[in-house]
Amino acid sequence: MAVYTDISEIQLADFLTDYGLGALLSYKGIAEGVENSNFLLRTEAGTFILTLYEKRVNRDDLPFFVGLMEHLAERGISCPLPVHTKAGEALGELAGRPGAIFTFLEGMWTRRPTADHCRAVGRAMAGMHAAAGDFGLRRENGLSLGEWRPLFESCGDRVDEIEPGLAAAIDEELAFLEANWPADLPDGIIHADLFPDNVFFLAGELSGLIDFYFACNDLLAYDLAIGLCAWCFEADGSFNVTKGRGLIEGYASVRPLSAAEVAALPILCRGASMRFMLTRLYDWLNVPEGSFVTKKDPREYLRKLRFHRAVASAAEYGFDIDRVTQ
Ligand SMILES: Nc1ncnc2c1ncn2[C@@H]1O[C@H](COP(=O)(O)OP(=O)(O)OP(=O)(O)O)[C@@H](O)[C@H]1O
Ligand SMILES: N[C@@H](CCO)C(=O)O
Repeated sequence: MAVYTDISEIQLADFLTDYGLGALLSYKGIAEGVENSNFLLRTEAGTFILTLYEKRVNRDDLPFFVGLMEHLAERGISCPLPVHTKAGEALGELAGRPGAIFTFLEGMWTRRPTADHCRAVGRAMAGMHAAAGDFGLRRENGLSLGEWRPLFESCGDRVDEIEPGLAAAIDEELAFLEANWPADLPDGIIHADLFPDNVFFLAGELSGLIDFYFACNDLLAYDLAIGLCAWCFEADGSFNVTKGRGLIEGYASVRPLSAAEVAALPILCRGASMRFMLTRLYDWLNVPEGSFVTKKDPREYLRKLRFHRAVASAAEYGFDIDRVTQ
């Protein structure tokens, strides 16, 4: 459930007078998502999303996120477009929280990704990377290699409650990642959380990308690694090479990879698995029982990490290297 901040009809109607969206017809909280409060609004001008930014989103980052969505939408990437107030502002304040109104994207996320979905996501991810290439702002990745060990340490001495020996295994894997993380790969703005619940499909076609609140400057191929982790495993934990091929070849059909990026995919996937395992682990140990937030299982990413550790070469992800490199 993601409505942390309650708003009254009077507050909302008052907020809307700053916009040229006509009168408020109805609104309701949206249960999905965990980070921010989202509301579906109907006004005389149509349907919109109101997002109120909660504590984990740094106010100083909001111009980056909102500006990026605007930049991408202007370049033909289907993503929510911030609606400006009559005074030209994309960011406002409601109920003591920073907030913004966005255009509504039609479509739904898919609970059962197929190889075709993966190919479409690969193409859209590469299109996003290309379109963001000339965006003027930068944002460092707050969850990159250097942040993983402090995050692990902040989990304290309860890590082995998840699985005996887990703390030692994480410590050893972090040492490997710290010693071997690639430095000289192409970088740019990445989505950094392009999971199935952040990609909408309509009538079988990809209709848009949402939730840019982890977007940052980092290695472009790291986004692809996050995608391989999030889209290409089956419920039983096995990696689906047909989906892997779809995602990577879809990506490379828009932005071919360098040989160095291909070679780095296994370690980038290990890093991506570590990042999502650690944030889930932290939440698992720290979010109180009975809170509205649905905790995600860190062990899913422990299993994915183990898979990637056993990968000897990127070819095991199922694609033809000659088809994806320039
Ligand atoms: N522009 C939009 N158009 C249509 N629906 C949207 C839009 N933005 C958000 N939503 C809806 O709100 C839900 C939550 O949005 P979002 O994923 O951005 O929230 P979040 O709290 O930041 O989530 P997360 O937990 O993934 O970080 C989405 O699953 C979707 O149903
Ligand atoms: N996509 C993340 C959560 C929200 O960013 C996860 O599945 O752990």
